[in-house]
Amino acid sequence: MITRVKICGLTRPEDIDAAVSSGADAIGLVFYAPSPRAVSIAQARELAARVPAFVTVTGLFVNPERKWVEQVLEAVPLDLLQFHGDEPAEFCASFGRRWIKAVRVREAGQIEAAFQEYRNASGLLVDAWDPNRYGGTGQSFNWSLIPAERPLPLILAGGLTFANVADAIEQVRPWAVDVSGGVESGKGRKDATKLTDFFNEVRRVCKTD
Ligand SMILES: O=C(O)c1ccccc1NCC(=O)[C@H](O)[C@H](O)COP(=O)(O)O
Repeated sequence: MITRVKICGLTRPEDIDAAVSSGADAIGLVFYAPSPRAVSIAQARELAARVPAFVTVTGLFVNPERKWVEQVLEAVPLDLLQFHGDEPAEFCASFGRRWIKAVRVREAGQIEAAFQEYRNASGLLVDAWDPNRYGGTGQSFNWSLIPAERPLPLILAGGLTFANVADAIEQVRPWAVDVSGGVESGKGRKDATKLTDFFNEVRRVCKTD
């Protein structure tokens, strides 16, 4: 089985090029000001313009004002919205775009409940819970909390690196993996060697399936 790969938190044109040439299926731009990986609308336009056909440009938001999402959508050609806070399903669905919802996993039963609540999403992203941060924590979580029954495509995030992504794919069998800190040399600065190592691991484990 093929596992798709989303690289999140890109801020530099050269990192878009490196992610795309490594084989990224999707890239993520962070529209959440407190994040060290946040981009401005002007930056996002420049970054999105480098992304070729068949690579999904994802815009990530955390509990945004409706106006902010609309402003971004007017200016940046996003293919997919990613809501990473506590947004209700009706809000996520109200922009007329495809969207995914992130769940920060803390306890048993949470993912099953989210599959129900966000059933109209294009996927559910499961990430680590942290008391102080909404995402991009570099932490993994207890993958055994992920149910085998999945009504939506499951995207696994949280603390993935070249060293654990093969185990993650073998254990969880996600539709896609999402990585940010594990392919960085500094916040928002992706590292071409780490990207290559990460993709090599994904390909290696997918080939043996
Ligand atoms: O990346 C951020 O700074 C961020 C901030 C607030 C909410 C979400 C954020 N990132 C979301 C992502 O999609 C990350 O790829 C995901 O959380 C995994 O991050 P990491 O553990 O660093 O791989």
